[in-house]
Amino acid sequence: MPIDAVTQVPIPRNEPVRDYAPGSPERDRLERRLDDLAGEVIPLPMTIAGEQRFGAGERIDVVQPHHHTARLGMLGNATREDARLAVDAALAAGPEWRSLSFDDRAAVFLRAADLLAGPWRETVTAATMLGQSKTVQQAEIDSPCELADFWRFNVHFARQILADQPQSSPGVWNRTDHRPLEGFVYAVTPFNFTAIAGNLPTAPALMGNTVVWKPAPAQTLSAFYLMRVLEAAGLPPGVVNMVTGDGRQLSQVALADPALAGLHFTGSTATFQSLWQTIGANLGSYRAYPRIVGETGGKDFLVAHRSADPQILKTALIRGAFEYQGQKCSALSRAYLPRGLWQQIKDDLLAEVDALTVGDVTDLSNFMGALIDRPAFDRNRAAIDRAVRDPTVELVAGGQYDDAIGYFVRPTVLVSGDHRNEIFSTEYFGPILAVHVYEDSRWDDVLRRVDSGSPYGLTGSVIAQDRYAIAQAVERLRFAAGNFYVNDRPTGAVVGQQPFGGGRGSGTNDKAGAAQNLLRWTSARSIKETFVPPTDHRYPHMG
Ligand SMILES: NC(=O)c1ccc[n+]([C@@H]2O[C@H](COP(=O)([O-])OP(=O)(O)OC[C@H]3O[C@@H](n4cnc5c(N)ncnc54)[C@H](O)[C@@H]3O)[C@@H](O)[C@H]2O)c1
Ligand SMILES: N[C@@H](CCC=O)C(=O)O
Repeated sequence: MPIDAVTQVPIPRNEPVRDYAPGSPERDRLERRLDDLAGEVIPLPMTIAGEQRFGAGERIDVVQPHHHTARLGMLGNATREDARLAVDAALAAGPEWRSLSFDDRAAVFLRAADLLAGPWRETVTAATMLGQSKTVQQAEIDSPCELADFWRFNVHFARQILADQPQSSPGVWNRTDHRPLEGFVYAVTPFNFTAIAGNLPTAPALMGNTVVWKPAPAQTLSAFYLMRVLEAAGLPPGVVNMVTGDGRQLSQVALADPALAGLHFTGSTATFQSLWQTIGANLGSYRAYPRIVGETGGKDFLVAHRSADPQILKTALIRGAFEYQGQKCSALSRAYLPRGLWQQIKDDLLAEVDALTVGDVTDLSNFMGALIDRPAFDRNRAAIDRAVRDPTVELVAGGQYDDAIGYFVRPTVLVSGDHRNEIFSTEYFGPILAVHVYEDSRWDDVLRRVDSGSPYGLTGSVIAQDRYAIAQAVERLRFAAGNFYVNDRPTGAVVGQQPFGGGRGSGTNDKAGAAQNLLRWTSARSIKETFVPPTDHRYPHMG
């Protein structure tokens, strides 16, 4: 095949989710890998220019959050010198990487997807379970499935972007050169999704950029293995440079560098705003305006109409609020329920919440694991304590916490008639569901309360059978959520099906795993070629 053929990329399909039922071969393989990883404490070096080196700053332990004395690995907090090496490595790798054909770049990520879904599957899943305290179901939908989906669908969308070319009038050929950005992209990723950690550095890389990537300390075990998967897939040295630690010194270097071309961030709203402010303060010093993409916090809602099916509602409440301990940005944390339905489901719902099993995720019968670390535990404990002291709030389920072995917080349900209470607007990022009960006839008012109830705009859902009610919610809550669900929980977006991201305080809504996101990592050049150029400057009207 000639080297410059316009190829078709493989048609992407979502990676099938395995169920790990008792006795299944995949469960057996996974349990063996869990034993291996839990039985070792490994160094977690950075990867800069293809070389593994330990961060020169203080040592940070990576532990199992559900058993916090069980160490999994140790990383070194990156210093300014480490940061300089990483930025320089990304800049040095730029020319060769961006001159590689799209197909060559795409092949690396398609191969990485197959390696992740194949021989590396148990390793990355086990690392995600142990290091981030995910149950097997939650780890499976994250790594490998969502990340393999990101890698495969990104290639498909990128090919569509490259194929998007302008019209040409007679005698002219117009072309669009979808260039990468000039400089390096800085990717900063959260603890809660291995897939997001893998996608944020690689989406810009697919478009021809080189990257400095900083994973969250608590996610570093699975991040370490992702770097190995990318290397095994043939990612050249320096294209993605992984730097470990809290990111403070790294940001001092990366955000001050004139070659900063973009920030690809997912994490809390506060961190994003502080990074953006630093970029703003340095604005005059950059070679080009850095692209800023950030997906951040949420206070995600569910609103039920009096026509809602009680079983659908109960399931959406429990799964939406408590899967992965409420530590998804999409997690349901405020619900607005009509009084009639609330009275109908309350006893069953609370009994089911009380029965949810919380514990070590290597016991596959548990529904929930632990919160990620002590700050997360303290934040949720303090929120529960405040709610218990607040006479306008009633604690109706959970409320217990215990950090003796792991950072455990029981799934908790709070009810308040005061829809302005902080429990409806503050992101706790834990298993706390705030419920506001409204009079069945006040549907109109409740939609207004949902819309204005929090500064965020990430995910939300309506549960109703009445089509007029569904249509009203879809219309009236148009700006309240970037991902909106009808008769489902507000979590669990699938790449290629529900492009993910939110507005308002929740981010720039550039939709991870979609063409919108990939476009941010390109800077188009328009090329016009005239075949028979004019040779006389005078126009006909001049006579
Ligand atoms: N909208 C989304 O798509 C989405 C997805 C996942 C998580 N989140 C949000 O992320 C938050 C939870 O994740 P988290 O606790 O990891 O968030 P966080 O803001 O504490 O940390 C995110 C990342 O930023 C790093 N960081 C912090 N300060 C930094 C600095 N000065 N320089 C460089 N890096 C720095 C952290 O080490 C981590 O890697 C929640 O608010 C959640 O809603 C949003
Ligand atoms: N994409 C995931 C959320 C990622 C945020 O943490 C979901 O839709 O549940």
